[in-house]
Amino acid sequence: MKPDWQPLGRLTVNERRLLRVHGRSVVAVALFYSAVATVLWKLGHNRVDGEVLAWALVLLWSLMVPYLAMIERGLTRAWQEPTLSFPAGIMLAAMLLLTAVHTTDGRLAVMLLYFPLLLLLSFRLEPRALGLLSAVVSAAYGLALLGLYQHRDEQLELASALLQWLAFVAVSACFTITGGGVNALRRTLGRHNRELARMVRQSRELAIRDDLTGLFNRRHIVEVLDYQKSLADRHHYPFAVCYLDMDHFKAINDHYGHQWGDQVLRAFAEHAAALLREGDYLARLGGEEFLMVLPQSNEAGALRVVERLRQQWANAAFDHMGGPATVTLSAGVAGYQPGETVEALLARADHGLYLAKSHGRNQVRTG
Ligand SMILES: Nc1nc2c(ncn2[C@@H]2O[C@H](COP(=O)(O)OP(=O)(O)OP(=O)(O)O)[C@@H](O)[C@H]2O)c(=O)[nH]1
Repeated sequence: MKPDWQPLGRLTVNERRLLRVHGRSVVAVALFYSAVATVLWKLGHNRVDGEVLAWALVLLWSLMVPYLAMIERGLTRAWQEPTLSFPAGIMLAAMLLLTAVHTTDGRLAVMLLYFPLLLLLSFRLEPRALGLLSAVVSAAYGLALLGLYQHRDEQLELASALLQWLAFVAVSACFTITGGGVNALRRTLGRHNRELARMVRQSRELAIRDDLTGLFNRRHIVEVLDYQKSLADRHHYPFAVCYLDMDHFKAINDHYGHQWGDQVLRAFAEHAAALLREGDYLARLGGEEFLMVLPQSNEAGALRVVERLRQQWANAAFDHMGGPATVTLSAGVAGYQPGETVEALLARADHGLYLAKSHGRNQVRTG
């Protein structure tokens, strides 16, 4: 198993993917509108001049293409509303109105396209912005119908115009209220999911850490080892392990007290963590025993790193903390040999530690 935050991907939404889906949906509405407008014009229901319609479509797509490109490349991600839903909504609604005003039959059918657009935008727009968009479009549609009625260039009765407008406003209000609710629910769920992800991360962090030193614990380092072995077997790259053990820690504990011993263990954790490379792992197995995993290191490289750590630790002074002048450590290093089991690798490192201890301590040996 890969030792990372696998389950969190399912708790947190992929904002970039959502942004793309939204952008493509807006463009799909634009495409649908273009098709409807062209068909109405071909059938002769749309009284708009062919040239005007062509220019309107050119204008629409000269905005839609860069819009889609920006969304796909994530260029708007840092913006306050990265989907640009409000201007996109105004733009598409204006196109629908233009077509509807110039349509003899099926005006309401054209304006019906506005509702899926509204529902789509409700996923991104705050209820206030959604309400504003609906109010602007409803007012514009009302004015357009009034204009048509006053010009009397078609048989539009006042009652029928009023009814059309009221139907539009009523459906629009329903969609706006429902959409606002959906939006609020989406935001609440998003907030809860982020909180849940934070808590899972926090409890996982607690589960893989050693209380005293904050280093990884035994369980996690075993996961790391299994993962490193699988990577090494697949990609043929080296890694090494190292057992580290404080020398004569019992005597130190007995002499200076258990609490002082704890302080030394914490100091060692800080000391070693500062020396290790970013990808290296260090765990406290228990007591005064530690295990290090060094990815991308062969045995010789690991020996150098651990020898440097041993020397620096042996030179660290403790008398100012009311302890002995120095505390030394012994270490056993083993580089992974392709195909061997994790147990065999650890046994070799353990043997190295045994050799270091039995040859006088304060030294690093290979197994
Ligand atoms: N302060 C402190 N001491 C611990 C902790 N866990 C284990 N120890 C002590 O570490 C000591 C380990 O002693 P031993 O295993 O005999 O090893 P050692 O005295 O270091 O001797 P060598 O390893 O042979 O050099 C014991 O006295 C344990 O009580 C801990 O969390 N804090």
